[in-house]
Amino acid sequence: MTGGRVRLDGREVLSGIDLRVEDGDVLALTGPNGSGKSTLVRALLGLLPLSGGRTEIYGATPARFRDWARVGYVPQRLPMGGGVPATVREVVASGRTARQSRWRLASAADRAAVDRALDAVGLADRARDSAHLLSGGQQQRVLIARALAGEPDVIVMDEPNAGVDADNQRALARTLGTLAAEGRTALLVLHELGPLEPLITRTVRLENGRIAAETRLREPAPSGRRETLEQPAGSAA
Ligand SMILES: Nc1ncnc2c1ncn2[C@@H]1O[C@H](COP(=O)(O)OP(=O)(O)OP(=O)(O)O)[C@@H](O)[C@H]1O
Repeated sequence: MTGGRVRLDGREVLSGIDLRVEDGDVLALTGPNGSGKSTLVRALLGLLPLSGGRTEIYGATPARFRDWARVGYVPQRLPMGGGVPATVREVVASGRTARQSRWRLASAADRAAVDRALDAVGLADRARDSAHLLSGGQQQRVLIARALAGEPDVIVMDEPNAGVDADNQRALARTLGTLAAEGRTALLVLHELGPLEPLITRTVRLENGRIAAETRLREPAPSGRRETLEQPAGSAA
């Protein structure tokens, strides 16, 4: 994002935002309540329009970006619930749809990715339960698993540890550690770094809708995987 600016209800909520998330970064967006963290994440993903400046995802504006399978987003609050009750497994499996060709049945690779995602958040034993009957913290883990199931290159999480107990915070840290070691990228809104601290490569602190501080804590993990990410679409055999 370059010179990013967002107005909501006539009020400037973000202004002058210059932020580049590098491949392999595990970037923590911090700052007080109301400083604009969720707004920034949503604007970076094109879920909110900019009133000024410019933002791109892998080189395309959000409106032109097509490769959404590369991006996993875990929102702060649940859009889940209502409608037809779905099992935990069904919700997590819906995270594969951007990777599946239309009308194709789930493959063994799809099922394995869903199993890995359920394991990663410690919900393998709840796979057949109705998602809407789980606690808020468990539903948050279902949404994290849904994003992981798509095996995205970048995962974006808005306060993934809110309402999640210490054991599950450590489990998330292990999962993110694996993703980071593979050279994947993470953008996390965090109130405190907690058990994720050893993984964080950069912190960016927002105050009153502006970047107040940026700190590089460590370099991203070296990875051969990142080179494959740069291949133009369709170049793979
Ligand atoms: N739809 C909206 N219309 C008007 N103002 C909004 C809207 N959504 C958010 N805001 C305001 O924008 C500011 C930034 O909100 P945002 O939710 O991005 O902050 P945050 O840093 O994520 O806060 P928190 O840590 O509490 O989630 C707040 O002052 C908020 O009241």
